[in-house]
Amino acid sequence: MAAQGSQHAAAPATAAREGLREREIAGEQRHLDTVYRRLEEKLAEAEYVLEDAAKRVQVGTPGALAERDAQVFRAGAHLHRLNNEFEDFLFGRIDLQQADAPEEHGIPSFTPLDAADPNVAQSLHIGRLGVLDAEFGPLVIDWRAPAAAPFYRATPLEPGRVLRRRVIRSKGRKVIGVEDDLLRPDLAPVLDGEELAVIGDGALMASLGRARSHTMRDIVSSIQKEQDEVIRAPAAGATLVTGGPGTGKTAVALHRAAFLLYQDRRRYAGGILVVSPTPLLVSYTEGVLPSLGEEGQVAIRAIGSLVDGVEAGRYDTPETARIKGSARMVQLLRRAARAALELHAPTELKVVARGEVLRLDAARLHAVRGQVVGGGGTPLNLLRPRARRLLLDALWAEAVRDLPRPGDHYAREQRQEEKEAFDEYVSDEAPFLDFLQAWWPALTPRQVLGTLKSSRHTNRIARRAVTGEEARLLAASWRHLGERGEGAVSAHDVALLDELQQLLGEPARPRTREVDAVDLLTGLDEVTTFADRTARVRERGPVERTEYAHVIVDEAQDLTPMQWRMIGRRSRTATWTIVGDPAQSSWPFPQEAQAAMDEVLGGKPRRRHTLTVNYRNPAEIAEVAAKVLALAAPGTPSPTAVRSTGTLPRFAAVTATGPGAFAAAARAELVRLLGEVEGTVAVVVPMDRRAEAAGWAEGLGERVVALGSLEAKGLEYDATVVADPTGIAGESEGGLRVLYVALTRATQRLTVLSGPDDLPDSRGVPALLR
Ligand SMILES: Nc1ncnc2c1ncn2[C@@H]1O[C@H](COP(=O)(O)OP(=O)(O)OP(=O)(O)O)[C@@H](O)[C@H]1O
Repeated sequence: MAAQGSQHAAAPATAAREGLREREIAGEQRHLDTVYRRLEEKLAEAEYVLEDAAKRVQVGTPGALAERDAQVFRAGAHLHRLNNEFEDFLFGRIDLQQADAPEEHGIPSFTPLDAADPNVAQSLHIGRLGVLDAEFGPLVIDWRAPAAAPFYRATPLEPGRVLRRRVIRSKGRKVIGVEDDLLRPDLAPVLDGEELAVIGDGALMASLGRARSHTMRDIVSSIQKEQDEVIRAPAAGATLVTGGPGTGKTAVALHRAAFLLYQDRRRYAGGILVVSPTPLLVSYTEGVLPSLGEEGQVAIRAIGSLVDGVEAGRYDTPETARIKGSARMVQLLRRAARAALELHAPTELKVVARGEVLRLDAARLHAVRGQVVGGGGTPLNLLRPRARRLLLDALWAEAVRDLPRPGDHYAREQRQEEKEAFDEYVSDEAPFLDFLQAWWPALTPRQVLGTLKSSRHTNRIARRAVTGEEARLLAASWRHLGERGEGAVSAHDVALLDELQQLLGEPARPRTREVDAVDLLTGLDEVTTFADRTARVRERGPVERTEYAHVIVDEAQDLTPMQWRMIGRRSRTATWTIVGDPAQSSWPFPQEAQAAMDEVLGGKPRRRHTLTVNYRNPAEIAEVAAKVLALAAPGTPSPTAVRSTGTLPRFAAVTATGPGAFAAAARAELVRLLGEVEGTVAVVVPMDRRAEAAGWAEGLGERVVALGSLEAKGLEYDATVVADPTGIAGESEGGLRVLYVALTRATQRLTVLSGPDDLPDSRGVPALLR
């Protein structure tokens, strides 16, 4: 009876709440309608302007007419995006208390919170873009505007002026729900004398529980305070953000790009580079910025696609990767570039001039080559004009070897004139031109890399830069390259190609007078021949070297020193946002990478942030991952999981050995998980088992993917199967940290599938996770 009575008493309260919810939704619907009406008005206005302008083409300057066209175009694009792309264009509202409302005064009746209430100074609606009404009052405030910051920053402990924060959910033009947080519970609102519960479950939990697809969603309606502080941090210097898996580092980095564009569009338009570790992460994240209304101004590039015209398509073994990533490669490449010049160089120069045969032998040529390079530092391809001039000098010295030195001023002038005539004659002679071409060829980075495929050659030039064994490993990784270095390269090779580009330089652009790079310093330059200029046109390849105004590095813990140098070359005047998690690093020498980063950042002021809450993994999964974290990076705190699902990770062991042993178990697990979750499922394996795993996933549809451990970086799935954890942990020096990455990809379900090598106990829990 008591239970019945309480149910009975609860009914009117529930009904009242439902009534209130509907009323609030209707209120928000009215506002959204107003917003769309206003947008349509703007569009109509713009169209009118266009028609009008078309009718009276003589009126107005061409510039003004173009501006009108642009206005129409912008308004049209705006409405199109609102209708088609922004599912919840208007997503938030804050109700702010009067700035001077006395604390103890309280608010007598603010139900519902209402702009007409004298205590509510302002109700602000927040959306993906700003919209003004006819009087220039804000109908919607852009989420990036300073006025929107309290939406993200206010907490019950520090509410500021915010009384209530509301998340509005809509589909197309229809409001479908509102979820409120009351920031001042002490001012508990009342409805007809009844206490009003907070409406909804909270937008954050709703979005975290949602099934995942293969593209990342923006988090604009539920950015948390510590994340907002990063997004809105000042642009100057470098903003360094660390945080464990799932703390929103990637999401925050992308929202920061949108924020910077909003804040200073002129400075950042076209000039923000986001560097991502893998092409998979690029395609996973590239939809986020368009959903924030930003398209085209931000370049999101995988680290292996940073050099134009080159796309990394191979993986290096961990041992080779750690050599290629090391700063020691700079020395090796410098020598490789010099050696490539000499590789097929002729050893004698012979020309006929002034009626005699003039020769430069190998020793003389060697000396001239040393003279050309001088103190080093100048890119080799730019030294060709200097090589020509010094060769001509050497030939002239041969030509006048037996003549007495000119005694007086007149004789010296005459000798000088003869020399000029000699230079002009010789430098247009085919034997000389052919020799120069062969002796100082314009090299491409690919060509130089190609020379290193010979382990004898690599070993010969390596000296102390790398050991004999390292030289052998390097050469083996390039064995497949063609004579001119053509063929597939790895992401680590791309950084080496970029370094070589720096060492070689661009062959100079053709022009009437070509400047000697060294002589620039002395104020001298010289005239080139036609043959030389046309040769340069042929040699030049397509090269991009863009500078960016802001560089955002995602998963920065994985960058090698050589990759830092590559990014540094694109960001000499840039400001930085660098996000990463040392505990997830697959690079084995963090100090070396830190030093490389320090060199790139120079003296720029740095501000540091730490993100502490894991929004991806439920507590049950985070707990298993924390066991590996304790081994991988002892002492590193685990981020706090924000939710729990009540479902523990599953452990299963495969006892059979040999090829195919995992197949049945893995496939069965994938099928089971597909039935349990609505979204994506991934199986993560050691890198050398990728082909095998692709077979397990075959035919299971688009929701399933098979990934090597390094490919899983930054991605997330509703459910994951981590197969052969010991295999992942043992595949490289940073293997435990890679396993930590693999274990932290799931938003709902995790299965660990162990083999006999993982030493599973009777419950199937592998030794590493006990
Ligand atoms: N404030 C938020 N509101 C809603 N979802 C969030 C929020 N912050 C993060 N998330 C979600 O949590 C997940 C993890 O975010 P993200 O991938 O940016 O984390 P990360 O720190 O880069 O992780 P990792 O280090 O593992 O790559 C994503 O699905 C993201 O959308």
